[in-house]
Amino acid sequence: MADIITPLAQEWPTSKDSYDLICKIGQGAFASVWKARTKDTQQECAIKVLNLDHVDSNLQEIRLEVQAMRLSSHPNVLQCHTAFCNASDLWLTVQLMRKGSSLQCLEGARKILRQRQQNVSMEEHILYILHETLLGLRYIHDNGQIHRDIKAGNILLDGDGQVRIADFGVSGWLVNAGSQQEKAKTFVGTPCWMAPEVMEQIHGYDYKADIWSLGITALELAKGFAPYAKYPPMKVLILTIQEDPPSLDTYDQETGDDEDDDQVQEVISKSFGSLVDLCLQKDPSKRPQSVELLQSRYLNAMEDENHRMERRNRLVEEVCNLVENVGCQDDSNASSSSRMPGNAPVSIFASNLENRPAGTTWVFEDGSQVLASATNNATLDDVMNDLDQFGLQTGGENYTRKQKEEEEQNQQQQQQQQSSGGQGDDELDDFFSNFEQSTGGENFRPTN
Ligand SMILES: Nc1ncnc2c1ncn2[C@@H]1O[C@H](COP(=O)(O)OP(=O)(O)OP(=O)(O)O)[C@@H](O)[C@H]1O
Repeated sequence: MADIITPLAQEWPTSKDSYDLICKIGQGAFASVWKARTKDTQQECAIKVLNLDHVDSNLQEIRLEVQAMRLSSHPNVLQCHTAFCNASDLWLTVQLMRKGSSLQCLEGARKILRQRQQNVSMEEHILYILHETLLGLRYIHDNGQIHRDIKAGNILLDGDGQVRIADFGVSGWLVNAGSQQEKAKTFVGTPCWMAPEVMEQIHGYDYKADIWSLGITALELAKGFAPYAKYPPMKVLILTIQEDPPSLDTYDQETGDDEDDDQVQEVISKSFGSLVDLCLQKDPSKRPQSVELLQSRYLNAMEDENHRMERRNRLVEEVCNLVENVGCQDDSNASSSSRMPGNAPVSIFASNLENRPAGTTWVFEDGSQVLASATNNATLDDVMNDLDQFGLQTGGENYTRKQKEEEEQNQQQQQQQQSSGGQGDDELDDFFSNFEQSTGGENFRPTN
């Protein structure tokens, strides 16, 4: 067992035996999250357990980053208390956010309000959450960093309405996992929130990628799931790169039906749609910076401290107080059957499938497949059928039938472009072909 950081003034233990793990409160693709308490001082915290097989940074790099995370201090960025290794796992001790993720909390409140037959718009609450997230993002960007994994699952709420961005730094340890490790070559990431320039990997990307992800997160909070969440990851990549940016309208087009059961039916203002559109511009240079968004007409009212506090209190009363604290609910995440982290790899088991938000990443027990979840309540069979269907439809090429038709039309344009020296589609083809190879186990069906 190795301590990987030097303790600072506030001591947090760096051995697993010093913590009581109370219950499991979350499961990501590469980690499980536990509500915990220190044995000696009874201080509550959350512990994120990452399997080191999925970590592509050496411990020295992680040590430095964790130290930076501990030193970084902003009211809207989750504080990391300490980190240490336990067998093949990396344990990160972080602040416990009692209402869990913003998505989880809003969806919980919506469910309760529906049961009470109350129709309350969540728009103002979402705006407050976005405002606080932008304050955290401004801090991260001002320090020359990119978060890389902004999504509602990583925006956490506390019972007093505090909003904090989680996983700052962590995604960077996982992001290159495919490049060195044979078993991790199926890594895909979380495509629904990824900016087109991150997917294309042609010209690189910068902090504006987080602004795109924030726009997707705004839609996710408003509608209950990210746009394209119901599609397999390769289709999400193609749609994000080739189509106009997603918007509130995308949801109606996806379902072809305004009365989709999974979809939140709330009136959302045009201004909200405009804010989303600002973030979801395909050209990153046109996207505003976090500071510009904070000054936008729609959000700048919260620059006034009194107004901001008023919004925060309303979030507490109308949302946070409705839902139970994490670890108290009678859900299967918190069940006693949740396996305590030990030496075995952390991975997603069939029993965890229904608890993953739509559009997030799946890792199967053999480590061989990663794909986006189809719906909030997908079963293992649903997910596997989805994968099979996708394979059948695409025949290894990753194009759907509709896109095949579009492709035929595009081919004509391409021929014209090629005769005039155009290179754009060739680059895209190269990208897809590289992507298929690097995601071998998932979308790439070798022909021989
Ligand atoms: N500090 C915390 N306090 C309370 N709940 C937390 C905390 N950290 C994580 N969670 C809960 O655990 C869930 C899973 O977190 P985790 O960061 O492992 O995965 P993720 O980011 O949602 O998914 P992915 O692995 O696909 O990126 C979160 O969505 C949230 O509900």
